[in-house]
Amino acid sequence: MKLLILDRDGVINHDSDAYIKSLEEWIPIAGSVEAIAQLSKAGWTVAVATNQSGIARGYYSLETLEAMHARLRALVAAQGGEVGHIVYCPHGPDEGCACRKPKPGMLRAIAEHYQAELAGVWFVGDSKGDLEAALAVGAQPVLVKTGKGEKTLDKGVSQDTLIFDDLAAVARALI
Ligand SMILES: O=P(O)(O)OC[C@@H](O)[C@H]1O[C@@H](OP(=O)(O)O)[C@@H](O)[C@@H](O)[C@@H]1O
Ligand SMILES: [Mg+2]
Ligand SMILES: [Zn+2]
Repeated sequence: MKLLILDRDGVINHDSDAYIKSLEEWIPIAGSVEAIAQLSKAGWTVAVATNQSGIARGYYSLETLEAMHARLRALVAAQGGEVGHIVYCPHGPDEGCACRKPKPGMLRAIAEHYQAELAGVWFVGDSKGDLEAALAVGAQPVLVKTGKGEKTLDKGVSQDTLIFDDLAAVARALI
């Protein structure tokens, strides 16, 4: 199967150092909804793996998080596409969970969901932890320059990282 995994904040929607704490703060990056719709219509399964420590920190509720994801699904559906499995880590950095990136637990959960292999699967992120999670399971690290991507790039990334301006550019490369 043609599986593509996306990070959420900084890739699909704008990120904030103050976290994305409400549906109103969840604002798609220009071209990202269209990119997901085009990819899914071209036969790609587009899954999402996102750290959401704001839950553990008490910044927003699971209901609010689910409302953001319902909004994403509705926007993509309105363009004739669909969003696949969304996995999130609600834990804080000190909880030692297996799912928080840079650990690859969410990527493995997505692979399990689809009974798919992760080797070479593109995982598109904006943070170092996204790229490390990909490398940990033999997936292809892909960095976009949106969100924290420019800062991540400035700090240096592994030589096999693919780099794109944004998710729309990733979609153009795959379709
Ligand atoms: O990029 P993804 O994984 O979709 O989501 C990242 C968010 O959960 C938040 O992750 C936080 O990191 P800490 O969880 O506090 O280390 C900060 O980077 C926030 O700016 C960011 O909004
Ligand atoms: Mg991110
Ligand atoms: Zn977790």
